[in-house]
Amino acid sequence: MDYFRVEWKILLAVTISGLIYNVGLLAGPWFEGQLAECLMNILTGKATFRSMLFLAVTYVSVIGSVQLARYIKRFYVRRFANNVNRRMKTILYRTLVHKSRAELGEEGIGNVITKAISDVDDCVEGMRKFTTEIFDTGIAMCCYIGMLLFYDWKLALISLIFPPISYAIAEKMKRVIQSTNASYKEEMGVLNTVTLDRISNAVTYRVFGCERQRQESYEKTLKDYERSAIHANIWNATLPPIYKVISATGVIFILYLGAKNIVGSGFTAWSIASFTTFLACYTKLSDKSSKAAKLFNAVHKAQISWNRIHPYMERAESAHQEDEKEISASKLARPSENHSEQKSSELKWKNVSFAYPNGKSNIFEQVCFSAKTGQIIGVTGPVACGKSTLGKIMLCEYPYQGEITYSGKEISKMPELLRNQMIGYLGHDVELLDDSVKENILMGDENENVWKWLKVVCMDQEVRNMEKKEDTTIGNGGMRLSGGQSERLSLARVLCHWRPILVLDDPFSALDQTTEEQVFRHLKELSKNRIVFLISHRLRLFPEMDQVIWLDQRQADCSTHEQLMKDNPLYQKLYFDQAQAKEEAQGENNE
Ligand SMILES: Nc1ncnc2c1ncn2[C@@H]1O[C@H](COP(=O)(O)OP(=O)(O)OP(=O)(O)O)[C@@H](O)[C@H]1O
Repeated sequence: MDYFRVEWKILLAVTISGLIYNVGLLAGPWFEGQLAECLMNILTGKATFRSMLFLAVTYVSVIGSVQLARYIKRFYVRRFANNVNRRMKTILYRTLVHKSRAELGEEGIGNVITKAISDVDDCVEGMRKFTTEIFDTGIAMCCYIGMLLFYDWKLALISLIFPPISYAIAEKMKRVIQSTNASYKEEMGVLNTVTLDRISNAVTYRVFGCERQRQESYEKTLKDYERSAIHANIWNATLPPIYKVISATGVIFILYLGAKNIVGSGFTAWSIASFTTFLACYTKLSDKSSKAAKLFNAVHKAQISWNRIHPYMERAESAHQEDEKEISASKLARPSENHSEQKSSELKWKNVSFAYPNGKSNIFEQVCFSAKTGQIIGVTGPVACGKSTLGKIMLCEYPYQGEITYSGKEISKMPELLRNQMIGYLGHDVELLDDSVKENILMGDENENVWKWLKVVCMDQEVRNMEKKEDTTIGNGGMRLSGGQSERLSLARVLCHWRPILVLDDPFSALDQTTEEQVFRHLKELSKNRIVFLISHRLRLFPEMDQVIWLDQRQADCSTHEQLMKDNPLYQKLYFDQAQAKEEAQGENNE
């Protein structure tokens, strides 16, 4: 109803043109009756060809004007549908892009795409059909019924029994239509997910010889999708003709009882013109009746789609309003323009425990530590101990137990927009856009100098050597870059957009030792006004960290490198093993 209300001006134009068109439609059967009568009169010598010509020209011009009203009505209905479609998609996309990656992953990306495109389209199509048919079917039918009653009310009542029967059947079939359409949508979502998976992992499947297996599994998904599409289409397409036949049954009575009216033994006395007008009116009415049943189907389909997208539409509105309210009320300012003036703040973890929603046990238990502006904190530990999870927790994608506060404020309670302005994140899987090097770093911020940030990540020379320098496009997901270049480009982006807290998950994993050291030097200089978490397996740079968090067996040992070397035998062993391995590698190189 809100969407209808917003578009009231367009709907007013639809109403005026719709009324003109549908009331004008009555001219059709009336003229047809007059033409039949005139023909009869010409054959019996009571009228001339001229009167027929006059009648025919008037008929064509009246119908022409009525069709013009129809054109205007359709134009505005289409405009209404386009506006609603755009509005719905804007709201839906706003919600979807604000969903955490975790939520999107759980939902299934294919399902998300289906919702974003197909459900909105179906929903709007239902609204469009409803708006069209409320006039073309509703008003037109009322006019036709009025005309039938006017000509012979008894015959009208007998023949009008049939259209309601077709509606009743359409209503009964509602459930079947709804369930077949719902399963069609589900299968479409699955197919989208599988297609995306095949495209994004094509090389892996090829290299590991899984293509045939994937093909078979894809074929199976495709078959399920086709089956559900056929099912839905059969129900959608086969029922309207049945409704049409039922509605048209009244014609039999009209032919029999109408003929009696003409010969004078029926309910009333009719001329040929009355008979033709009545019959034409009824056939048009029964045709409209079948459209009414079709309209029910479209509205049911729209209801299913609306049910699927509805939670996202509400959430978007309320989340957006909440965010706006909280941000204006919040004392926490946006990142300061002059970052060097940023006041020292403290990030505190107090008894934080965390388990993934689908996980059996906690990844951490009762973790406590604090970090101050200007510190770099190294995070390390054995494989799969939860290093990345520790970083991701601060993005608040999943709920945690305990407290994580920044400047005394609980981060999970902050509005999402504010949190986004506070925490910069570089994940394991870098996200690069199919755009230029420059746009990937600046992300539209024209106040920044791209070369400054390329220098910070030691990539300026490589970009200067590229064909179009900073305007070189890097391909989908950075496919035209090396692993190390992708990593540094993403790091340049994170550093360019200042945030008081940075979480960098293994940012140097693809860099050689010299580049790693140089980039780390620059990072240290830039960290004076931020808190940086550097998650890594490699401990070579850890002696230079202000703090080190060692994660193991759900516990976190938070200390300094020197202290851990004294107190933590596992950390000590890992550090020495890596140092020894490095010496051996250098020895081999020298030989
Ligand atoms: N989305 C998830 N849902 C459920 N469990 C998860 C999820 N992500 C990670 N895990 C589990 O959490 C544990 C910690 O994973 P995490 O990626 O944080 O470890 P890590 O120390 O960064 O690993 P690595 O050393 O391989 O980089 C693992 O056992 C992993 O299986």
